[in-house]
Amino acid sequence: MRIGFIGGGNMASSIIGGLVASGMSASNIWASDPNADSLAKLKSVAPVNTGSDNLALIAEVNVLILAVKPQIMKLVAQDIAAAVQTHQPLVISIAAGVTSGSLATWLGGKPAIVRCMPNTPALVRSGATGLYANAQVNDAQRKQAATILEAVGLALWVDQEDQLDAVTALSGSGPAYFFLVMEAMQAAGREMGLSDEVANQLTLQTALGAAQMAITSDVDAAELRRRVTSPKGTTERAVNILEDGGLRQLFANALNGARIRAEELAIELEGE
Ligand SMILES: NC(=O)C1=CN([C@@H]2O[C@H](COP(=O)(O)OP(=O)(O)OC[C@H]3O[C@@H](n4cnc5c(N)ncnc54)[C@H](OP(=O)(O)O)[C@@H]3O)[C@@H](O)[C@H]2O)C=CC1
Ligand SMILES: O=C(O)[C@@H]1CCC=N1
Repeated sequence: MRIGFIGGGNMASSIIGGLVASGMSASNIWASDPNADSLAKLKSVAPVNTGSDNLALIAEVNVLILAVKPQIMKLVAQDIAAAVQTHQPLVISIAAGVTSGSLATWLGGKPAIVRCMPNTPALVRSGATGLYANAQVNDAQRKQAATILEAVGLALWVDQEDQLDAVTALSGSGPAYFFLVMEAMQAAGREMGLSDEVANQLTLQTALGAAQMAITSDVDAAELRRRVTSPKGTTERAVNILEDGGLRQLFANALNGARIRAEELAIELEGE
């Protein structure tokens, strides 16, 4: 596979880092971006081919990953439309809220599009991605898309495209929720008198340990939580405070807000 990224920012950098760590040669990866700083940062992740000419990149690749912000996707897609129609790469879009229908209209012709929603832990090959294929995508192309995203973590297909908005809310944005919880726990540790280093390291190791345990255990998260919670003990006091503060509802509201924002983006971008 020869993979090209249009847009070489945070998410492209995460996926490229993971792909190279999985054994893919950097010489088979291209990235195009007008921002010299982004390209320099990308080069520090892996010695991929870089440039600022999106059309030149399309001539080199058979898989094209669109990794620009949703708000400029229409402009970018219309600029590359003729080249995509000529070279017929598999197009993979990672943009939040850009439907495969909008993208197909902007690209013209009948492009094979996999729309997916990855997340930044792809960088350390612990990403989580939801994928959806339009009707033009053939079996070999589905395998290509899955191979790329599986190289950087978990990749799951969804049957209906609108489920990607829920995927965006859950796992696309999800790392930020865990980082926020880490920040809050680190701050609380410091307020209780721990040094920065001790508060930070204990928080991170606890997050890692809890995630690894939850992934490898044959019981669910609720049971693992109960096993930490001794009757009348310290965890019970803390968990009760979190429950009384409405943590579950807060998460439900937050994820729903993110999902609604993804839907709004689709409507805003279709209307442009
Ligand atoms: N960040 C995340 O956690 C996730 C992001 N996504 C999606 O990934 C996409 C990219 O997000 P992210 O990486 O965070 O954004 P970034 O802003 O970090 O990266 C986008 C890059 O595209 C560049 N760019 C702008 N115009 C063009 C152009 N015409 N041709 C090529 N490149 C261009 C930007 O340059 P400049 O800075 O100069 O504008 C920037 O370097 C978004 O659509 C987002 O929805 C999906 C999952 C997770
Ligand atoms: O915040 C965003 O819109 C993007 C999509 C998912 C993660 N970052």
